[in-house]
Amino acid sequence: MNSAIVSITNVSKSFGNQQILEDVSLTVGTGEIFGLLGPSGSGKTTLVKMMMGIESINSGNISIAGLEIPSFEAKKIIGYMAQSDALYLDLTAKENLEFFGSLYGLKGKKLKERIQLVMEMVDLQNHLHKTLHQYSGGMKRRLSLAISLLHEPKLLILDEPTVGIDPVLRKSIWGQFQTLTKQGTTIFLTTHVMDEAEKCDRLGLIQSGKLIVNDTPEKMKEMYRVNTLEEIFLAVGGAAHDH
Ligand SMILES: Nc1ncnc2c1ncn2[C@@H]1O[C@H](COP(=O)(O)OP(=O)(O)OP(=O)(O)O)[C@@H](O)[C@H]1O
Repeated sequence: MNSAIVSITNVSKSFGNQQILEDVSLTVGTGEIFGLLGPSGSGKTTLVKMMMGIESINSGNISIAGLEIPSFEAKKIIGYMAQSDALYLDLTAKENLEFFGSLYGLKGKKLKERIQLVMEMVDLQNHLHKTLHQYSGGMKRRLSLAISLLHEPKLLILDEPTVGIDPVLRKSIWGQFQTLTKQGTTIFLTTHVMDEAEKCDRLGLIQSGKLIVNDTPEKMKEMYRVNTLEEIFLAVGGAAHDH
């Protein structure tokens, strides 16, 4: 593995008396695509929110690019796409991009170029001037992804990134992910989509609050003596659904 950009060490989290995550440790190397799997409600989003500094950590620690979370500096190098879109529906796509770009200090020619590029990546370049009321669910999802890429983040954290995106476009977005990682971007994502999980360099599987496996898709299948990741997922008690 290349040098670790994400280090999660002995992290635990409870809400009230409900323990969600227990002693989770993992590292993600620079340029890797790491996929976090686990049944619905197993704590994937909670872990992602802790990485973003949005949710507090009860014990243990998380560092990103050597910065201990929560860290304002770390946020500058992270592109984050939450599970639900945080977009301004009354504005056009361009206005949304300009707003979020300005939060990252992008302006002028650079901002214009980045907007063009990220909208091409998600195949929305011809829908820049529409207000988001005219966008479908999948288009909003793609715009959220474009926004997360605007400031050329070193680490992309994506919570179920391709929900609502059709298979053709999903394939093209995965092509873009692979290009980004070749350029040194690291991707940490959560997914319930098994063909997506197959494409990750490494997978972590959470069950009952614990990270029970952390390995390549191939090694995971060998370990469980199965042919598909779906079989593993079903064995640990989650339904592999595609929303
Ligand atoms: N702010 C909160 N207060 C109390 N409980 C919470 C809070 N946020 C999450 N939970 C609980 O923590 C558990 C883990 O939720 P989380 O959203 O992390 O799961 P998940 O693995 O991402 O699920 P899914 O695959 O359905 O998105 C759930 O039982 C959820 O109800």
